[in-house]
Amino acid sequence: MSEVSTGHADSRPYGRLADTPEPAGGADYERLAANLRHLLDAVGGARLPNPLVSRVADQLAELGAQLAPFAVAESERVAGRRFDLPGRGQTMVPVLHWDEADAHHGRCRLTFGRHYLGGGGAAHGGAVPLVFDEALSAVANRDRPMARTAYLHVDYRAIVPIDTELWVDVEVDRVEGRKCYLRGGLHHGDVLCAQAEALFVELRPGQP
Ligand SMILES: CCCCC/C=C\C/C=C\C/C=C\C/C=C\CCCC(=O)SCCNC(=O)CCNC(=O)[C@H](O)C(C)(C)COP(=O)(O)OP(=O)(O)OC[C@H]1O[C@@H](n2cnc3c(N)ncnc32)[C@H](O)[C@@H]1OP(=O)(O)O
Repeated sequence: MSEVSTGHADSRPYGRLADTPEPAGGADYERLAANLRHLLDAVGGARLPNPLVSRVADQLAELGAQLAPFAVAESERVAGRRFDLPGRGQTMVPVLHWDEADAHHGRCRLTFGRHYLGGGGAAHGGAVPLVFDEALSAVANRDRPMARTAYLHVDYRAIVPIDTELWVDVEVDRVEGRKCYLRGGLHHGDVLCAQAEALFVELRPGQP
């Protein structure tokens, strides 16, 4: 069976949230997420022969049925809450490999696989704010009470190539009470592909 390497040397962007002695799902959860991402890229980039489509459709249905009995409440789920892993154990946002992260700024690398292809070799326009929301929220929430995105403005400056390593920089512009204003840039080498401005608002106690 082919599967992808998860080798990495990330600094830990989520600070003390990553300190979980025995994380749910165990050490293999990272492989589970990586292999699922690999599958999505393989499907997104392929033209499969019809008999293989039928076989894979059956296999995926079988796998889904095998996992369905393990559904839990949101507070118990594992995907997205593995702060000890790159990508948090979720598969919606590309994995952000953080090289620098604190409560004021961050810098990370990512690659949009073929799952994210929009057209013309470029990532889907909706995938870009997805990455900004993830990257900016990691900095906005670092060492601060939990905050939600109130707005996220994105300017597209150049196409965002898939299958190419990109980098994101994030910085906190200012904090005013519950409000944290941030800026971000998505870069391909020296080219600024997109830039973002966002406001994250700290949740009040008891706010869902
Ligand atoms: C819960 C998600 C966070 C999870 C974090 C977990 C761990 C953290 C660690 C790492 C994070 C890493 C990954 C997390 C992954 C993803 C998270 C992505 C974050 C999101 O993807 S999250 C979903 C999208 N997000 C929403 O679903 C928000 C819907 N919405 C609301 O929930 C409310 O709307 C809220 C709470 C935003 C504010 O509501 P509220 O009632 O608490 O406060 P209020 O309205 O009074 O605003 C207070 C002050 O902000 C100003 N203000 C508000 N909105 C503004 C706007 N749009 N423009 C300009 N100013 C604005 C007001 O003008 C006032 O300003 P002032 O105080 O000066 O008068």
